[in-house]
Amino acid sequence: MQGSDDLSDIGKFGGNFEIENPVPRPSSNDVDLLNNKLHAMSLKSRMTLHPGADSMRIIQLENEVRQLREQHLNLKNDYSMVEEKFRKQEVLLHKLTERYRKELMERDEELRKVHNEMVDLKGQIRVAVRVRKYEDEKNEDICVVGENDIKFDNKAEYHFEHIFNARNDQEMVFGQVKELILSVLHGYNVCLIAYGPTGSGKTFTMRGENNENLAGVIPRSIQFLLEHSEQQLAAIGWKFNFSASYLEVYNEEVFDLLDQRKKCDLKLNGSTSSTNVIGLKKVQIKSIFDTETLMNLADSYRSTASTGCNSQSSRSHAIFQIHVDAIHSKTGQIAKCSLNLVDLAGSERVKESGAQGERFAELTNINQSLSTLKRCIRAQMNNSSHIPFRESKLTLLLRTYLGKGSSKTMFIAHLNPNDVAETKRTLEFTKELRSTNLGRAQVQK
Ligand SMILES: Nc1ncnc2c1ncn2[C@@H]1O[C@H](COP(=O)(O)OP(=O)(O)OP(=O)(O)O)[C@@H](O)[C@H]1O
Repeated sequence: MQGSDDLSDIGKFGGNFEIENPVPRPSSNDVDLLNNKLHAMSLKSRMTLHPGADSMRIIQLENEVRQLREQHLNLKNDYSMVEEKFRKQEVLLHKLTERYRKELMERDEELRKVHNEMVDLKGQIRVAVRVRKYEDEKNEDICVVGENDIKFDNKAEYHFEHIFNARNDQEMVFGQVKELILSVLHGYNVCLIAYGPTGSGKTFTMRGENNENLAGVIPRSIQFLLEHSEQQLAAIGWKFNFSASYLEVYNEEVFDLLDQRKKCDLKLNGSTSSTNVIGLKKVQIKSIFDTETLMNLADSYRSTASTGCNSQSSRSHAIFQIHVDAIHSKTGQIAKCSLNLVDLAGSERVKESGAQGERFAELTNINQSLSTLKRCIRAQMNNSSHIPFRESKLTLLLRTYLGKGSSKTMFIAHLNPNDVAETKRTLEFTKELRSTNLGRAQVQK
């Protein structure tokens, strides 16, 4: 039969074999059964060959499993105990942290009150004086510098909150102003103004040099604010954001020193009596290194020129502003205020300076704006109903800090005793400053 796999067909078709009773071919099931049987037999024979070794191994394994189970149970109990202890410690830590935070907040509140009362001086404009080194020692008789008083030409005496003599370095100057600067972290506007004749050291005090020892008030203030906010106030829930802007007033125009000296317009904000500088760039400050970059950038744009009195004289008024935005993470209390560090251009007599052309125009603008500043201060001193803030860009920008109740303001008058006439004029102006009362500053929100 074609296609059949029946083995009986082989003989019929010419094969050599005659198979009378052919063995039936086993099916695949039969093969599997056989294999299993063989495997069982082999196992049995092996068991019969090594009965002791396998039963020992089983007993040993059972013991090991029992021990592991006990260890597992013990570890589980230990873990529960440690977890319970950890939870209790965590609750205790939380309670202690809260108590510590509360104490810190109460202490901070008290310190703020004492500190602000101390630096408030009943709202008067504070005045400190920094005296440059004498080049001509004979002049020392004209201007005698004591601890808080200056005696001039053996006639007039002037009294100040603080006098920095020629031996006092940058660190000492900052040490005296930092208490006032701290108020900005408590929500007050603060303004520090360097005033004085050309070459008397205003830029040296405010900006200083790119050297740790000679760094001025601007870089030191930023470092102080960053460190104090992180080390003292973050622990009690305050979060701060600092940004900076830097502008100059040159020939009655305002320029952005952080934005390629872009010209900016001013807009008066009637409701808050403040002045907005339209489009002024604000740069976030996260570390002291950001400041150094900013200062160098601004230096490259600031208007300076060589004059008869100073080879690197600032021909503009520069205002560096640090804007502070603070929020308390628990109470939601907010504070929005600013620190203003002002480096005025130096006063100089046109006749003595010999200025001509461009220098003459600059000097005329500088002297006019400084004269408006003096008139505003005098008007405040006399409680006048009209203060001529609008008469110069400088006073428009500073009106918030020269106006009543909105800022803690300090002047650092600079003296160059080698210039007797200018020293006398500066000392006379400081007398007026000292008798000007701006009223107690208010916290800004
Ligand atoms: N206390 C000081 N110690 C060392 N150097 C000083 C001191 N004060 C000023 N100088 C140096 O005197 C020079 C003139 O100072 P600075 O430019 O600060 O004067 P200024 O008052 O800003 O002048 P201007 O109004 O013309 O810009 C600079 O070279 C400065 O480094």
